[in-house]
Amino acid sequence: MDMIQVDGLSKRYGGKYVVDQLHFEVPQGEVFGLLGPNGAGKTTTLRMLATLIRPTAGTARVGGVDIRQRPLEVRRNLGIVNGGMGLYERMTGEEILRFFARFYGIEGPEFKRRLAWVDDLLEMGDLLKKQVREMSSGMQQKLIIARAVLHEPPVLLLDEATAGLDVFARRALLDFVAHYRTMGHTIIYSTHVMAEAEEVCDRVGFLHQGKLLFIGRIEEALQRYNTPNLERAFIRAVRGAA
Ligand SMILES: Nc1ncnc2c1ncn2[C@@H]1O[C@H](COP(=O)(O)OP(=O)(O)OP(=O)(O)O)[C@@H](O)[C@H]1O
Repeated sequence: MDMIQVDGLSKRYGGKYVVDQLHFEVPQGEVFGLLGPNGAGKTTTLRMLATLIRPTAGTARVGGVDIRQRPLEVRRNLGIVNGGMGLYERMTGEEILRFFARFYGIEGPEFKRRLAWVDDLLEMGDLLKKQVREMSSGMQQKLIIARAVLHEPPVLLLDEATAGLDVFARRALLDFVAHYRTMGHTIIYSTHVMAEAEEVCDRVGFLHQGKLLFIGRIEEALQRYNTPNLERAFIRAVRGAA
């Protein structure tokens, strides 16, 4: 079953389409990489899927639910990690998670159960007791991810989620992605770091100036562009399209 179906999704700012007629599907249990350089339109695409901004044209379904028609239902079924999500400096990790859990109606013993689950999943350790202002950026990112998955959404959208992380935090995140997938969940993993995509993604889409130039399995990309390296494949796809 396709957990995500994207159908002509487009966004225009000013006179320019920054996301232009995207069509793709992501089956349940897949990690789909949305790959492209800065400004390619990755964030805009993920924010439309998360119903944070409205498409100019086209639509998408998440878990069979249309993002335009039933945005609240879509939001319950997904988690998103993307830049600029403020954390309250003086709250502890646990307080922040409790605060957000309430949005999903998760309270009392259910909250405790979920907290133990994310603690185990992400190895939160003492960051649950620390205030945000005492946390490293890697710890803060872990907390942001914990917040996004606390309600165990069947769809997780990760937007440049390893940006700014040190080697340990990055490794923990990539391992988490693989683990979350084995739980049967679906992930869109946006990045400009092709080596990360090679490691965690089942299929990838090459996004350039708002358009998808290629969609397929990593081996297919390497074969089509005749290179053993995904980064070169991306560059060849862009040159071929120019
Ligand atoms: N609110 C906005 N108003 C006008 N233009 C915007 C707005 N948001 C994004 N854009 C433009 O849309 C294009 C795509 O931006 P987007 O953030 O989606 O790219 P991206 O692939 O996520 O890159 P990055 O990794 O740099 O965020 C860029 O040219 C950006 O300047």
